[in-house]
Amino acid sequence: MWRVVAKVLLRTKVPRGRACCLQPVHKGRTLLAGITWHHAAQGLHTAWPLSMSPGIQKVEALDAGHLIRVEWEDGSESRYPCVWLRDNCQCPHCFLHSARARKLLFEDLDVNIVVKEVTLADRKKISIKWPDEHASEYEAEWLKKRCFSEEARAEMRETLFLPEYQYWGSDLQLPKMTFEDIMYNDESAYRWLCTLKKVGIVILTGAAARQGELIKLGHRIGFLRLTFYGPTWQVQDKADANNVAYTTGKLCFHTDYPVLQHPPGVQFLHCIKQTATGGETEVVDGFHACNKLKQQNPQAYQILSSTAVDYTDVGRDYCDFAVQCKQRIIDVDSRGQAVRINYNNATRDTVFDIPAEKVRPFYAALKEFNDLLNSAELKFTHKLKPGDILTFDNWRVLHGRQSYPSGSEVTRHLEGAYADWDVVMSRLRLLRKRVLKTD
Ligand SMILES: C[N+](C)(C)CCCC(=O)O
Ligand SMILES: O=C(O)CCC(=O)C(=O)O
Ligand SMILES: [Fe+2]
Ligand SMILES: [Zn+2]
Repeated sequence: MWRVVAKVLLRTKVPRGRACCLQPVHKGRTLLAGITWHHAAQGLHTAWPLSMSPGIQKVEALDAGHLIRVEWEDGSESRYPCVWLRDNCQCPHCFLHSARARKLLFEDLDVNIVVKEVTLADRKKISIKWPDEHASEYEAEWLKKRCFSEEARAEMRETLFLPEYQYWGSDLQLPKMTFEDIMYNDESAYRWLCTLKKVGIVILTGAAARQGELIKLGHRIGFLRLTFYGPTWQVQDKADANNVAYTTGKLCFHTDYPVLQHPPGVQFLHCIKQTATGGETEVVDGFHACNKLKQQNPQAYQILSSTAVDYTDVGRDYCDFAVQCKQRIIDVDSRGQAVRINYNNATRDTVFDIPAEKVRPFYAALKEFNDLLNSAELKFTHKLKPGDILTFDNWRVLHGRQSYPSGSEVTRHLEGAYADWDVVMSRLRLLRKRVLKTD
């Protein structure tokens, strides 16, 4: 049902003179062969669409007034700790609605609070009287979304963060969309960002073969991430290059900028000029490779996910810089799942702050990982054409480039830029709200 709504809405969003970028929704979907982007929106769809959220059948206090139990019309139930309810009182005294933020000070919260009285109004909201006579009201729909059950929390997590990955190898069907579509069509832009999050890579085609397109892309999402290499940066063979990327040499698989404490989450590479021979782009799904490494060689995985590697970058570009950082090559979450790869062999420091006896095992582990990245089963090769913009998850996807002949002329030119995942995910959520007309 929402697809129809989105289609109607999107026609109202396209500026005049851009009618050519309108494509039927089903056509757009086939562009991403095998990529079920709309699944990313599934977390929004509960059994109860917002307008039909179930009413409340019964409400009662349990656990000596420390807990509220809500029974829904469909027979299910939710339990809300009273300390959380008091903390989240939505009255203007406790909550600043213009900022959608809590005004209540933690100092003023009694963490042992119990309810004095709870009542149900019209099946649509509950009212609570607290021991100090403060009164709070909570709407059914608001409560339902914040249910503490495992399933409800998993659904909210899914909606907010789209944590599901689609892993790939050399069989990748590189998701492709046109630059114009994602620039002027909200549904396309939403689809682009969902796929970027889920698959980790999308190629945008049909941009102009000149500098400046990434600035426009930055405006589309919000803003770009400035680094020492400038707001955008030019990848081409340069005299006295301040980075190995600015030569004609081969770049082995790397993530950009592990020397920064918070490496850029998303990278854009816009091909402006492409050399006739060489210069092919290689990409690999780093999280997929990590899963394989963990299976294949748990000890190597353990070493790479625990050893702090020194990185260094010293030079001058946007301004002068002397950056140093320690990063684990594989950053993992509490469950041991890789969440960020920090690996650039070029900027790995000669200084290596670990005991001598740990050095050789570290190199052996890194060799295993590097071999996996380069395995025919995992790596995907693609030669960019002028007008292509490769957009990818720089925390997940490692990229490289084949060497190309050097000469007196510039035969190859890419413009690059970074964005932070916070900014990209923020735009994704806003587009979703607009496209699907949901909250
Ligand atoms: C492409 N460039 C020069 C902006 C950054 C390269 C990545 C790095 O040095 O980690
Ligand atoms: O030249 C390329 O294709 C990639 C360059 C690169 O990896 C970089 O600029 O960080
Ligand atoms: Fe790079
Ligand atoms: Zn209040």
